[in-house]
Amino acid sequence: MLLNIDKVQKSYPGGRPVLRDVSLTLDQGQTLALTGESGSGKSTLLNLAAALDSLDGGEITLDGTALSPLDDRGRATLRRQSISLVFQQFNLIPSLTVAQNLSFHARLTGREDTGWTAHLANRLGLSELLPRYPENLSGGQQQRVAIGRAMAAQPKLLLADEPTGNLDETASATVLDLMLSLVADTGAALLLVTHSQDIAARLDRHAHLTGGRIA
Ligand SMILES: Nc1ncnc2c1ncn2[C@@H]1O[C@H](COP(=O)(O)OP(=O)(O)OP(=O)(O)O)[C@@H](O)[C@H]1O
Repeated sequence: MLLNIDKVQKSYPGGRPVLRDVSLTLDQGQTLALTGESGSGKSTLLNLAAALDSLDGGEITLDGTALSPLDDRGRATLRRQSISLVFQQFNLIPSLTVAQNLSFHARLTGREDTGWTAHLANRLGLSELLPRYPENLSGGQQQRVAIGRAMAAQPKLLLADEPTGNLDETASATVLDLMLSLVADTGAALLLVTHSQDIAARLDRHAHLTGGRIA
């Protein structure tokens, strides 16, 4: 099992519990869609799985490492080693070209492989766009760069928060197809937050978050 989310609890200061008792597992190579109403805690759970925030109760284990005993530095190391993220806002670095954005995360993690990055650029239809800057790309193109940047680091776990939320139907379909095929080819696991039942149906499994629990 790659990711084990076990009886996780999370509240924000002064707020009611967001996650009361959430358990989920994800195997290497599996894809899981996480749905739930707005405010149900999907992004909160994704941030916890990304080791970006600390748990109040329960445990999350990633590739055999329990997250709750880790300090900020330990969490950052684990993130660098195993996790990539894709967000609704593409979060590209505006001062870097497409080529530089693509290799940015892999370079940080020490896993830059120029051949793999070039392969990704080709698969994602970005080869002609490498010298451009993000401001000169469409939303769909920007998200393809963000996916390439995530996959260039060869993550074990890809976490995606509404990755097609800012895209029209055509661009969404392209981005989702590319993301699923890259994940399948690399054997990465994917946890994807979405409001779309159609997208959820494309993934191996589907979990629905409601009332702080998985329904
Ligand atoms: N940093 C924070 N501090 C305080 N409260 C927060 C924080 N982040 C989220 N919340 C609250 O926690 C609850 C869950 O938020 P979260 O963003 O996880 O929901 P979501 O299911 O991802 O929502 P959406 O679908 O609208 O993106 C909400 O009530 C939100 O207001």
